[in-house]
Amino acid sequence: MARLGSARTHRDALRFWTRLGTVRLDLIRLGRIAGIGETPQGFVEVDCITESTRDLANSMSKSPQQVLKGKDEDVLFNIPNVGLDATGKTTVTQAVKDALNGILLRSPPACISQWRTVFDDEPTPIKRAFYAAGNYILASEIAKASTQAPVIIDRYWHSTAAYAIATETSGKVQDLPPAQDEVYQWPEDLLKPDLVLLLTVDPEERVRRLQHRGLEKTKEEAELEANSLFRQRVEESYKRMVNPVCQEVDASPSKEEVVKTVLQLIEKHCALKKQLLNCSST
Ligand SMILES: Nc1ncnc2c1ncn2[C@@H]1O[C@H](COP(=O)(O)OP(=O)(O)O)[C@@H](O)[C@H]1O
Ligand SMILES: Nc1ccn([C@@H]2O[C@H](COP(=O)(O)OP(=O)(O)O)[C@@H](O)[C@H]2O)c(=O)n1
Repeated sequence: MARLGSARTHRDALRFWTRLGTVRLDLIRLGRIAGIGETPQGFVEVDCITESTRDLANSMSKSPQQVLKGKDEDVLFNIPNVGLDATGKTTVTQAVKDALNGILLRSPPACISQWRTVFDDEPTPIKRAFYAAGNYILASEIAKASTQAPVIIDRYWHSTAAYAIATETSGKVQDLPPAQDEVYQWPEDLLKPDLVLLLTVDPEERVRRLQHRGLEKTKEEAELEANSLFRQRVEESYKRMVNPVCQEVDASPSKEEVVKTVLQLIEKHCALKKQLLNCSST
């Protein structure tokens, strides 16, 4: 098993921090930082985390796509929205959830979000591990929720990976790992989404929305604003993600129009999925 700090090369480090199959080890370390106790089994002693990590521990030896998949694949699906800050992810996620009578989840999941400010101030590798661990906890929440209704998600692994890649590299998009590099591949041990939507707006509109939103900026949001090369690296990393790819959505039009486009994409995706399922069952 890979361990914290075991990466030998820069590329190894990138792979390590973006894939992170070592979630249990990291949860324990993160638990220590957040001042949370450990159980005798070595899991962090917090109800939701303990439950989720136990589920994950049980399922990690099998394929996560089999273990964590919702029951009724005919109609149910999980769809994360990703993109730069203030592109409209939260707005679209909420509206799509309402339109589909679905369940809204977000990364990092609610049960660990109270430690976010603590980890945002930690060195980058620790901060990344927090978000990566959050994705694995979220996976088990998605698996449960997707037996009940469509699940719409505000950020997931693609976000963690895109920010990690952009932080661990410097310079222009040409300096990113090449398009086919495995850092852009979905981690094998994490529940896959059905459809990932990448919301994009031009930089000026994004700044307008950021100002309009008026929330206090995180360090990373400030970096995003100040450093256009960093912004380009994040967005390009999203575009290079594969298996599943991010389906790009122009989020510049009105909220109503963007939501309509997203719903059409979901409908198209579901029709395709049903067709495939029908084909494979005949
Ligand atoms: N399509 C849109 N047109 C105009 N303003 C928008 C649109 N979508 C979102 N906004 C506004 O932009 C700001 C950022 O949106 P938000 O959903 O919080 O973005 P994110 O979750 O991506 O950070 C909010 O003030 C929101 O009302
Ligand atoms: N799955 C996730 C979710 C968030 N993040 C981090 O969290 C930051 C943005 O989170 P946020 O939810 O406050 O952003 P908005 O979508 O509200 O703009 C990003 O800059 C990432 O550093 C992550 O790395 N992985």
